[in-house]
Amino acid sequence: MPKVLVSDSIDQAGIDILSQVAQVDVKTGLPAEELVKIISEYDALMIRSSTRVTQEIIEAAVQLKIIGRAGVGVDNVDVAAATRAGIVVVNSPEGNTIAAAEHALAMMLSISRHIAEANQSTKSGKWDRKNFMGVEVYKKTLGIVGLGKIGSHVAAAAKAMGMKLLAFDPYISQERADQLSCRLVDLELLLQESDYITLHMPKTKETYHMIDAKAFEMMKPTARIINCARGGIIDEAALVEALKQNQIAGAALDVFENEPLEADSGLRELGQKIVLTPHLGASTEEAQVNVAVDVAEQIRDVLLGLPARSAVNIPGLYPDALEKLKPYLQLAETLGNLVSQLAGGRVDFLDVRLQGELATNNSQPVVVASLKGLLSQALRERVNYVNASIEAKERGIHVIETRDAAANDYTGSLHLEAKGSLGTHSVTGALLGDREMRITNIDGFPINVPPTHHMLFTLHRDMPGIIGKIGSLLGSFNVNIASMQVGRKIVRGEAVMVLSIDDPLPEGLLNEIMKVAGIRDAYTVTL
Ligand SMILES: NC(=O)C1=CN([C@@H]2O[C@H](COP(=O)(O)OP(=O)(O)OC[C@H]3O[C@@H](n4cnc5c(N)ncnc54)[C@H](O)[C@@H]3O)[C@@H](O)[C@H]2O)C=CC1
Ligand SMILES: O=C(O)CCC(=O)C(=O)O
Repeated sequence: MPKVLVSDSIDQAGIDILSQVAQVDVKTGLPAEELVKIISEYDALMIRSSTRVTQEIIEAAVQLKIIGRAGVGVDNVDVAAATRAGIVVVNSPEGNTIAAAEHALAMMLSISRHIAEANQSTKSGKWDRKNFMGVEVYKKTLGIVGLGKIGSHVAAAAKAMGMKLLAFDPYISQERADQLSCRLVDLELLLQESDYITLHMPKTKETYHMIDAKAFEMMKPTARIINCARGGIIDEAALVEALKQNQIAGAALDVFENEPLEADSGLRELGQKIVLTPHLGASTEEAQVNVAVDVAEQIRDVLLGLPARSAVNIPGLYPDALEKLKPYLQLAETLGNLVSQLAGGRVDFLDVRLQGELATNNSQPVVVASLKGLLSQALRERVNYVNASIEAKERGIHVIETRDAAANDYTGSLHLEAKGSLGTHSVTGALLGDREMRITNIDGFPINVPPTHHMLFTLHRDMPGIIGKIGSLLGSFNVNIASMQVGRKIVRGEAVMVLSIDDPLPEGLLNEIMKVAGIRDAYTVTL
């Protein structure tokens, strides 16, 4: 039975799903050194935001197939290292959208009406009605940075509260902004005109310290900023200064550059000007069930050999799409493996031509499968759907993808051409009756053979007697021929012979075949 480690607190609904297919160990709060020690036993790791999955942990995780992040942000996972190691990383892109959006709105209202401080004061026995004068959000301008899932929900709710909306998101269309009644502006204008600024983008190289001292200088002295996205997007030292100098009026933060927030952080010293919560954006009962179920289902599926629907490092495929594509994935892997053996040496270019129905469907996984097949000779079981593209890139293989929907010899067919250190070879394959694989062309010669475990290909002059000679030679080495086919373009020109053989060629036999008069080349292939 596979083993799953759950290293952050996850809703029981997720544990129940995992327990159907795996032994589940829940060990929260493990120090990194401890996690490095035990991770080699596990097939899957399920986390929230507390566990940092570093390169060191990934290198120790020799059995790991999947890391499931029960939430959106995967910045606590070294996704590049996981990809290189062939580990799928999945998340729950929508499970906590509403929770995070509602938390941002709650923070906005809280900082406007001093809810947190007033609560503390009242509970301490006071009845202070003078010190907590607030401001309304009605008719104020809200600047939303990052108009994705959470930003959009914030926009809809803020509009209902009578706010005017500005948005900055370099990757969103004008049409989408219009739908959400947001005026799409540049960041500078948003910072200058907003009464409230709420951040809803990922933490990336581009967004790190995007809100720095210069940004605070541009804001109104009455502006309030809310960060329920990621720590590090705001330069915390600059924020402390901006609040101390009354450059802005307030801030509400759920996320911090270092979590847990340091006990002596200057952010804790700003009284009513700031509201702090300990990364609670996703902490609702509903969201925690959503993300736990979403991610546990994906871990279960991957452990059962099925694809994950929200993988962040491989193209996701829904089961119905996969059902249709699966035979093509097998075909692509087989053809990739075949063309790499024909090419014999280093491959520099792989031309992947998707034809017929393959050209119109979501066939990116077919390209990945071709690369997996191509690299399987060099990397064996180390190459998989997760790392095939990155391994190809790191080996300097240029992949050229072309699509020809008009090609109509078969419903769908795949043509691979590999150019490498020893020349160029091509193979084409298709499916017969939707499932049975056929090799339909080798190096431009039309054939029609099913791929088999052991095969022999020859390029020869089309002349009488040559087939008999090869047959006798194989017979004299006790190699049984299961099937044989010849493909040629013109009579007595060049031809290819494709033989399916029951056993691998014995040592030395390929050299003997090469000596037969009329044989130009010969290749033995194991698929
Ligand atoms: N506090 C919490 O507990 C939670 C925090 N989050 C965080 O909220 C953030 C947003 O999540 P979603 O809305 O689900 O993601 P999303 O992917 O739907 O939206 C992110 C948006 O940010 C935009 N964006 C990317 N780079 C940008 C840039 N340089 N400037 C402006 N916009 C940029 C993207 O175009 C996209 O529209 C993520 O960082 C996520 O990790 C999510 C859930 C809970
Ligand atoms: O797991 C959590 O509570 C944090 C959620 C979060 O930050 C996210 O989903 O990006």
